[in-house]
Amino acid sequence: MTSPMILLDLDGTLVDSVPDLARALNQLMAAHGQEGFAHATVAGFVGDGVAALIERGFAARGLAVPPGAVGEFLNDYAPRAAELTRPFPGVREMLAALRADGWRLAVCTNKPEAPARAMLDTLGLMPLLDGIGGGDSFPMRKPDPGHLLATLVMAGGDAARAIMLGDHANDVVAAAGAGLPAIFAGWGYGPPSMAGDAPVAPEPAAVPPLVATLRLRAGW
Ligand SMILES: O=C(O)COP(=O)(O)O
Ligand SMILES: [Mg+2]
Repeated sequence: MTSPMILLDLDGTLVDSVPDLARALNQLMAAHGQEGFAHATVAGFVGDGVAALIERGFAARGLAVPPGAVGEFLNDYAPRAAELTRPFPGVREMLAALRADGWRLAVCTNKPEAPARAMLDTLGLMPLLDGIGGGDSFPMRKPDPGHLLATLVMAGGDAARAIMLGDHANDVVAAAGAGLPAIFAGWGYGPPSMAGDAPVAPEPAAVPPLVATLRLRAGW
């Protein structure tokens, strides 16, 4: 039987990536003669991938996205995605504890796979992970449950023995659609109202006991 697996959202769950996202978004806005945004505002734009981030930035200035802006952003952001980005306090310890408890771990993020992979590599988290399903790795992405299911298949997991941890309604909705229990990362960017019925972990240290409880409850 396959080991149980936890699918982990990236931005706002494993890493505080807003500083690098804000730097790159503000650089793009400036290049188009527009004022930038505070970090808290950018945090509210995160969760649906790069194209949505940029669309929300320009929409906030009453503008449509200029042609080529997504490529412009990625050329700047991708090589610099881990300059200011760090794991949230306690995340490294959480991942190590989950592995010690026998869980396999895979990232399921709406961030494109290349910058996600480069960032996790730079931050030294890759050795703790069994796979990465990026926002462009499959034809669908969160909140489509297919993104979670495809990531599970790719990483050697099993949808009958898996849990999703994320900080956005997209994570909770995708988990429900895939039939997986979800945990809401209360330390992330999403407001608590996004948790829906999912239990909220107030800090990473709360996750290992919570997944153990969910697993017992699910009977596997
Ligand atoms: O890139 C985004 O907007 C969101 O990424 P996430 O799915 O890791 O939160
Ligand atoms: Mg997130």
